[in-house]
Amino acid sequence: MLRWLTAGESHGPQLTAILEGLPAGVEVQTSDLDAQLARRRLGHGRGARMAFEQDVVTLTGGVRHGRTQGGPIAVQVGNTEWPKWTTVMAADPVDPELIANRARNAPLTRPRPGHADLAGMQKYGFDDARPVLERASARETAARVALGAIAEAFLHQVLGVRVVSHVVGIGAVTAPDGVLPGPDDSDALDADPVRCVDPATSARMQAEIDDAHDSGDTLGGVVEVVVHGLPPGLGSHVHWDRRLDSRLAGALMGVQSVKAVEVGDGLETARRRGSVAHDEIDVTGPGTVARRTDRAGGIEGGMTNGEVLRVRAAMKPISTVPRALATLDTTTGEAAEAIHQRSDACAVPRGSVVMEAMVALVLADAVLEKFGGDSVPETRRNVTAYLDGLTWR
Ligand SMILES: Cc1cc2nc3c(=O)[nH]c(=O)nc-3n(C[C@H](O)[C@H](O)[C@H](O)COP(=O)(O)O)c2cc1C
Ligand SMILES: C=C(O[C@@H]1CC(C(=O)O)=C[C@@H](OP(=O)(O)O)[C@H]1O)C(=O)O
Repeated sequence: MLRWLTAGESHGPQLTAILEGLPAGVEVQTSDLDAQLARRRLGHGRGARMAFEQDVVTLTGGVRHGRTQGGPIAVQVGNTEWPKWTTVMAADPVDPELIANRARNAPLTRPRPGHADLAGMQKYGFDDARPVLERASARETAARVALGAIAEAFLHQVLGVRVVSHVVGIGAVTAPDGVLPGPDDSDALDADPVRCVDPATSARMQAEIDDAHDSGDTLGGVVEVVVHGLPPGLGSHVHWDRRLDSRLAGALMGVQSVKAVEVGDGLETARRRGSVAHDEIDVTGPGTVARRTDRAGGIEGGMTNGEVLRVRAAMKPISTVPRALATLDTTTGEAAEAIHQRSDACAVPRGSVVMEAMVALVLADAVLEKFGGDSVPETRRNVTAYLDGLTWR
């Protein structure tokens, strides 16, 4: 079983992430994590912080000379913003005089509708939204992307799997249906400002973001993660929490701002008749079969079926809306405008890279559950034995 945890605040010194359960021998180095984190900073609509902050990655456990050792892998992602926050976010008590003189430390008492602020203040008994937003912030997704890079390396090295993501909707602008990125399209998608496969739609998406930004507004959208090279049989039909679709949905819903997840054609499938909703099977030769379509998105009965895996996640618009939303001031109980300093206008292209990481982590867990192995060669041998014995390939 693969386990992972993250810790750290948005304006703290660093994020810390641990990945436990990966076999020895996965080739991975700091530059692989740097590359994935750099992708998470891209995208039209990103906020000011994305442009000036750097992610400082250090592998502090579990990897030696470019290979995992079988023990827990520990990663630090340093926040270069930290020097400005050493007092506000100090772990140890600070001189009250020092805090009183710092505007940055003023309690945040005008909670943003749509963010975690008010519910978090109520739940934890805070009179300041700071401790809530520091941990709710999607800054934490940097840690997940760092771990996802390791999971993706494992998947590629044992199975040749490729995880690709693209943006299929921003606000009301949607990409044409059925245009899927191939296994080697990741670099081309990274080069597009909104990670859209279709250039004309990309231009419309960018214009939509500019329009929202100019009118003091924000946008959400839909991303799709596409995985090439998975064998049939990951996950299981036997219990709800072993179903791969359930595990993927949970992981994607666990990303800040995600409000819906679809597997394959998802909601559209529910509107179709059965005769045109499923993926018919053709016998293509002795012992070989092929699907006519991939409406199921590569999962049937909670298991991969050997087709391309497709999952979508819908992100709501950013809740730190410049044209500030109505709220209350929790110190006075009076009506007020929600806090707004800076934020992303649209984080969907960045979110797309985060969804890839979550999918890679869930799939790496499912691969280990199916094939086990304490070293990459052992996992590979188990994969080969399974594939060799597979009927109806
Ligand atoms: C990559 C990414 C970037 C985000 N950037 C911002 C941001 O700049 N400002 C903001 O208010 N929310 C941002 N969010 C969304 C908030 O983190 C999220 O809405 C908040 O934690 C409340 O969680 P919920 O939306 O899941 O209810 C971002 C989310 C993601 C995935
Ligand atoms: C820092 C990141 O994203 C942040 C996510 C976020 C939020 O509320 O989720 C709010 C913004 O932070 P700030 O309020 O400090 O500008 C984003 O920049 C990051 O992704 O690395």
